[in-house]
Amino acid sequence: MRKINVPKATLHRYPIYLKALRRLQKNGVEKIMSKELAALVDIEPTTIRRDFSFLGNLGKQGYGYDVNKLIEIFNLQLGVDFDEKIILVGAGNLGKALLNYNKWDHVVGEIACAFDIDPEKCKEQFGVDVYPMSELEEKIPKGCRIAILTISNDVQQTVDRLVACGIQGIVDFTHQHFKAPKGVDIKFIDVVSSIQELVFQTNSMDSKT
Ligand SMILES: NC(=O)c1ccc[n+]([C@@H]2O[C@H](COP(=O)([O-])OP(=O)(O)OC[C@H]3O[C@@H](n4cnc5c(N)ncnc54)[C@H](O)[C@@H]3O)[C@@H](O)[C@H]2O)c1
Repeated sequence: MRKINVPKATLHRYPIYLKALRRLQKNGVEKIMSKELAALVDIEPTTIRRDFSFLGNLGKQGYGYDVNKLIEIFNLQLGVDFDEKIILVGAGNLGKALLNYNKWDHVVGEIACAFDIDPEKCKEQFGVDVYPMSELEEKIPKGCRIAILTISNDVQQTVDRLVACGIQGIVDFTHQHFKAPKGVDIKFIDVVSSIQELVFQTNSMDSKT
């Protein structure tokens, strides 16, 4: 796999392109001009061309991009796996909302199954099997690397178990402090701090006017 050095802003746009490309592929579209893609994703064609230039030689200019080839390149070079098997731990209010939203058009894979300590939650929910926590080691899909954490108790203990099962990335909604070993990436999602940030920004804008 060729190692590429892609600017952060470009990396943030790749999932947007990918989503649009997957839709086009689903609809049988094989070629797309940057102008047409620009209209779909609301990003300037020049930005798209520059972003795609990091992906190597994509063919002659003016002929349009090969949709299948682009998707393949994203998959291979950026390590994006549409078949990523994700697990969710904690099928409560937040967890259920995410299970119901498990329609990511195979852009980043899908929640393959979920786990909970409450036996009442351990049944199929929104088409996803929810297993008891006691079956984590047995039921976790082979090669699963990413877990979404929406639990309310025993976070550290749960993280330790997940890491022991091979989890390398955690999307954490719990906003409880925990430690993870080096090499395990954590993405914290916190609505409260987002609101706080917005309040600070709005206040600082108010004080300037
Ligand atoms: N990040 C945010 O912006 C945000 C917003 C709201 C809630 N939260 C947090 O998200 C978490 C879930 O919130 P909720 O409203 O869905 O709570 P909830 O009580 O409805 O759901 C929690 C679920 O996790 C299960 N659970 C608890 N401990 C577990 C464990 N150790 N292993 C497996 N399952 C376990 C429970 O049985 C329950 O089904 C909480 O920690 C809450 O503080 C975060």
